[in-house]
Amino acid sequence: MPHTGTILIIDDDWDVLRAAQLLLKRHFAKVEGERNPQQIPYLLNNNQYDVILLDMNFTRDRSSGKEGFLWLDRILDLNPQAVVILFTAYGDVEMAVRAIKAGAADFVLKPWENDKLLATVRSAMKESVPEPKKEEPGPEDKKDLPSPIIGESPLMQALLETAAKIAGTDANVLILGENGTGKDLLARYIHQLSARSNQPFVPADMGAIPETLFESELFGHVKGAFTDARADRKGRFEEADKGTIFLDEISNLSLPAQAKLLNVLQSRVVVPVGSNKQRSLNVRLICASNRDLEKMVDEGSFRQDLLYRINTIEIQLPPLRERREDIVLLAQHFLEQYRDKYKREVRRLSDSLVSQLMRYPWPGNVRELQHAIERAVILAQSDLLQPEHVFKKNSSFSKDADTGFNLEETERELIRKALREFNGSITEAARKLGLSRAALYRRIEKYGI
Ligand SMILES: Nc1ncnc2c1ncn2[C@@H]1O[C@H](COP(=O)(O)OP(=O)(O)OP(=O)(O)O)[C@@H](O)[C@H]1O
Repeated sequence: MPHTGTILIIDDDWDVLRAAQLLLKRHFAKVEGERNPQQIPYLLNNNQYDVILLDMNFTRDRSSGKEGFLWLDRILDLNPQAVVILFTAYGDVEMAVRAIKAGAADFVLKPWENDKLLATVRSAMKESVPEPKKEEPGPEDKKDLPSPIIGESPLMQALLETAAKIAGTDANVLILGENGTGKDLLARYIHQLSARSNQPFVPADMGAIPETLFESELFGHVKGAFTDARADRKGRFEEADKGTIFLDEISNLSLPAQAKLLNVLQSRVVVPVGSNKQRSLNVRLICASNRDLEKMVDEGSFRQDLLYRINTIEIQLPPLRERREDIVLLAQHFLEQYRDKYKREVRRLSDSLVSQLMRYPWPGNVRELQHAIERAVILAQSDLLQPEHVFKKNSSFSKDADTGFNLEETERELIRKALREFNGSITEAARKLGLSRAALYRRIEKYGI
């Protein structure tokens, strides 16, 4: 009989997460693991889980279970029907009972017995929605959902924390960063974490809208307003009513368009082209730019008052070359994504590929890496991804090119970090780094770690 049931496990202990995933994957259709509880709102907004397994004690707060309670509350706020099983340390039964009163379905003591964990999940699963609904969305319907934001570098972790903090406020957000750094993804993430997440997220690329259509695209028009206006049409601001509007490449707006936008943001009303009726606005504004807007203000090509209006919160997305710790993680993430999409056997990045990925400066940032791995997965014949799959033979990047980065130092640091993170476990550290155990041992010896 095919397995059914979708499970999410949230535990910041890598070993616990892996062990639970391994066990449950053998019995249920889909088992996802997440170490960072901050991702809970995002995950819940984008997925349906029959059962959620939640750790009570995250690192920051080892023993009181306070953080666990907070996250339990948060989950039940987001989905009052959620079926949550708590993981709690042996001896914490009282706390677990308290958690059940607070809305958890059940609890499991750590370390668990496999049979007990399975039985608890199975019985909770029955309480969850047992009838499969015919009209349930298939995988096709979900394909446009934004992907999770990958990044464990301190820079990205700090940034995601800020994003989570400000998501709930209605403050205007300006996201700055080079092309392909993930500005669009971050804007969607903030929307997903906000109270507006069930309302529309409406992107509008200011670089793609011709000057003549700017007003009608953003603020709408009424029938007959101009030759082609055969019917009333809502603008993007109105489409985003109660939700979020995302103005991408805001630096592309001409000065007259900037003045019109500022006027709308100040008055919080739009007047469709050809109409004299004002429509009031309830939108959260997120803007993005790959250019230095302060500099444009100095040069006179961007209005200072508009900048002040849109940058209540400013988030700078660092280029990939400044968060090298994320490169291999991202590469592995894309490898898995495209391996599933193209049904390939490829599973691992070769040692030499990891070295080259780390050395390359990635001027096109995450998008360039994503496309490179997609192409490589299509090309790969075995389970190992090699440099020649990723880097074109005649590309200007060659093995010996001086990229200005000290590869050995970077590699040594990464290995140290991974070993620290997994308390010296070679198997886990090697997996995280995309290396075989033997390759990791060789490097440990080489660097005298
Ligand atoms: N941290 C990340 N984790 C996973 N995927 C990412 C991450 N950052 C970016 N991506 C992916 O990389 C691609 C480019 O990201 P995105 O479109 O958000 O960048 P952008 O900064 O808006 O680019 P542009 O300035 O060119 O519009 C997308 O497919 C996105 O899903």
